[in-house]
Amino acid sequence: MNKFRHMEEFFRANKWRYMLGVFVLLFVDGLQLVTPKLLGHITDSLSSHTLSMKQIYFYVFLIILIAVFIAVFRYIWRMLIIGASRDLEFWLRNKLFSHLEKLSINYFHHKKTGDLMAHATNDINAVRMAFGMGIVMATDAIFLTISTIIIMMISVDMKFTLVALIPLPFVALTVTFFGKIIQRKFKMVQEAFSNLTDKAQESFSGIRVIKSFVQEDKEINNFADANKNNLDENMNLIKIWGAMFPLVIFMASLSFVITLYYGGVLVIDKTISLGQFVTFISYLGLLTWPMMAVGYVINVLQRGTASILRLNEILDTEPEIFDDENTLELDDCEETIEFKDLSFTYPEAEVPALTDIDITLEKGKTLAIIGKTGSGKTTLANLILRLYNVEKGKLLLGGYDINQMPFHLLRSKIGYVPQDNFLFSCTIKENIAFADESLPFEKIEEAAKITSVYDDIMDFPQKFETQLGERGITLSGGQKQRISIARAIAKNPGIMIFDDCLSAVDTKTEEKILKNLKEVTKDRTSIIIAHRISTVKDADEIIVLDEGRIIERGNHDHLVSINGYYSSIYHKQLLEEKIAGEE
Ligand SMILES: Nc1ncnc2c1ncn2[C@@H]1O[C@H](COP(=O)(O)OP(=O)(O)OP(=O)(O)O)[C@@H](O)[C@H]1O
Repeated sequence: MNKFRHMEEFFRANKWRYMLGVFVLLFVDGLQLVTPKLLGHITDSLSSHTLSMKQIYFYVFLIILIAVFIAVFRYIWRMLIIGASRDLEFWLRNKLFSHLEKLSINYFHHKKTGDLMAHATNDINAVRMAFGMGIVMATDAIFLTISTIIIMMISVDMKFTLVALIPLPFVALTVTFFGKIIQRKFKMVQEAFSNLTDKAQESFSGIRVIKSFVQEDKEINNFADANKNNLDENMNLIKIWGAMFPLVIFMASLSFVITLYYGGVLVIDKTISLGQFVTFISYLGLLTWPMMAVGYVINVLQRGTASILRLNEILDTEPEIFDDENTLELDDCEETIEFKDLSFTYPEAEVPALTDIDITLEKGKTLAIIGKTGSGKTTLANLILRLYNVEKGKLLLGGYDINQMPFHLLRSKIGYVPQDNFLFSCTIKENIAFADESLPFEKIEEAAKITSVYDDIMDFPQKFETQLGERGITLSGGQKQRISIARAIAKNPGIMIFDDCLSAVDTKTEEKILKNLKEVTKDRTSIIIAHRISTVKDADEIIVLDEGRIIERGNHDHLVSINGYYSSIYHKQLLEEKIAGEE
């Protein structure tokens, strides 16, 4: 399969830029070959005393002109080739991010965020290097090496050239050899550094836990160890670099020693002129870089190829859940939900998370789900959101199989309040209006009032413009939950799912929010997942889940009367409230 399949679009759009860049680069390389020839000519004319002042001025002017041309055209190829490689990096990073955003939730359970970040930085950098400096070095290595050697052979002496160049292949071999080690060490430096930043980041985010367990010293020592490791890896890298450069320069200078000796003899013998000798030395100087480039380019291209293969693996991953030819052409549907004898096992899990679930939820009705932790409550919500695929015909929305429901319709119908109440690092206003940036401000305020968080927001100096997240304010757990509910309400969906979203507010605030929510959910189909009886007691139907099965169902009064699990926690919570009241 074509390795570059995911980048074809970029290369097609930028092929002229690359071609022109290589053409200009070749032109610069060609210009570089002129000066040594001129120097030889000048030397010969000087030694035969045939050079007039006028000619000296002319040569000086010509050499300066060539140097100016080289400088200008070097700038141009850099802008074309290196500029294109930076654009490739930008384009590829966007492509990777938008691809990852579309992948199914299951993919992210298998991948560590750190690995994905590494792909987004290291691999994309390696591809940029290959299609930037890699192209430049390959062009120079091929063109400059071959053309310089041919010119040296033709314009000076073939045998002299072959003898003087003996050390240069060793330059290329040394750079290749050291390049491999450098790459390995460089990877270790990167790992050590990312370990160091991970340690610092974790330590700062967990600062409360660290302080409450009085573990500052342990953290300081751990960090010092990671920092030492980072230093050691950097030292290792420096040692290799430090050894490579003098060695390469030494080998290259051997060529000059041979030239001086062998060329000197040839000049004394008058086999070559002094001018040819000067030309030869200048060409030799030109050859050192392409010889090093041969060594570098192999490494850069190898790394680039390995990175392309790793990126291809991600870019080839298809979302597990997507609209296909079986997707219905629907613009709307009734807000009813039906589970028909549904069982569900998570991919790669051994036991089912849900078994034989039968529920019919009419439009506008409220279903409450209660049960021990791990009993499958969130799983039920995940399936309605179609974060996972279910068996055909087992879960219906508005009478349609959820597998055939267009994504935009499904997700636009549902307002979801997740258990973790994740909020983004932007303003409160932007968080509430997450589903629709153009939402009028009154609607945002209304949503905040319904969830009783309006007064809290108005107490912040910046009110709705208050920045949340790392660079902003830290909200209490209850404030977060209420903003998260406001975000779902502001979306104005037909179906609402609240996943244990009132656990962090006190019973009084809960009562207030529930009263307001009753108004909101009046005409909407709602699912409330909770641990507290006070949250679920007014629902039209309550189901009790245990190990993925429905063990009790009915309304509050019925469930209390049957003296099962529901009734036991009801009485337990009543007692708790009574004790709390007496205190
Ligand atoms: N992505 C997953 N892959 C495999 N197993 C999972 C996954 N998510 C949840 N589970 C398992 O499925 C079961 C049900 O989990 P679920 O999150 O639905 O429980 P819950 O009732 O919502 O719990 P809680 O009240 O603690 O939120 C648990 O045993 C859990 O370990």
